[in-house]
Amino acid sequence: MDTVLNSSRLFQFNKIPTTLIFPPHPCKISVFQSKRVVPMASLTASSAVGLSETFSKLKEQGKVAFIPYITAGDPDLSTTAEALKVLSTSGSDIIELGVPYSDPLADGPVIQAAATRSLARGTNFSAIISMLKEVIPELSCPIALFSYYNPILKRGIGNFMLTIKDAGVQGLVVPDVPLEETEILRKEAVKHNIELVLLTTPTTPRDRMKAIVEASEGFVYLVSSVGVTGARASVSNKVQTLLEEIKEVTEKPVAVGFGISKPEHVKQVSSWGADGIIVGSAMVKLLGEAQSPEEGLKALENFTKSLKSALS
Ligand SMILES: O=P(O)(O)OC[C@@H](O)[C@@H](O)c1c[nH]c2ccccc12
Repeated sequence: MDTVLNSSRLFQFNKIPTTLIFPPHPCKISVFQSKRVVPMASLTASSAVGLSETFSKLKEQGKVAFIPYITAGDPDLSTTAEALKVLSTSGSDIIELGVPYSDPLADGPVIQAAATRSLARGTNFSAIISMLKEVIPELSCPIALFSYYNPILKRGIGNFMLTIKDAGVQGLVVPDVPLEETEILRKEAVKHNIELVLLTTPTTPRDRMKAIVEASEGFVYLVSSVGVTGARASVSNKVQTLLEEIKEVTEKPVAVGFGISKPEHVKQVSSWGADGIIVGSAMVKLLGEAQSPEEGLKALENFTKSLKSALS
């Protein structure tokens, strides 16, 4: 499982443009937003702001985006709701929220275990959406939903986009769709004003990287290393070169993820010119291994603050 990104099973990640779908376009206010049953007064300024716009604002201030990832429903959905609030108030700029899936082929042991726990507790897509409808109006940063492709296809792509937009989600990351197959997904994302974030990896050939960068909305997700998600001892120096190569071909913001788990990593990757830093497994581990949800939330808060302060 350690080399998933290199295996034939995950060949999409290398040979075919990996598509991490996060956010598509900067915040054009859609008709769906006007339908949200949320009193305008309770909407914070940022909760309706998209991913690209978030990056533009941070850039004006010379700041790098901090983007934590957590899995929905681990240990339960009410803790996820609290965790989203904690992440938002502790300085997150965008939150990546994972929809648990039974065959998470790009995930390492920590996120796989979180998905398993979540599914075992009966977490399902409708319950995640209901939770998000309640919580998003209270957040000061946008949500990018992370989902494997199968759960999206199962619901119908248009219907899925409509549902997440209506809940207030701004972006989408889909790790297992080859670029060539993202056309419908991108069309529906644009239609519903969802920013679809695509991924490029260290083994993506240059031409393919260019095509991915071109098609990605919200930001470009640079996967720092080959393999599956999970904390690593250090971040490869190659990331610096990869960032330079991407920046030669685009002005879009680039966020780096995979293996980042310490303030030193965060500092190093931002000094290489990343516009955003994504931290997943280390966050998920804190919540999943805590003795109680309260302790998990406290640990999440302290960890977020320590990583965030490494960026300033
Ligand atoms: O867990 P890490 O190594 O910190 O990596 C970020 C990551 O968790 C998040 O973006 C993610 C979770 N599952 C994924 C699958 C593919 C790509 C990215 C992801």
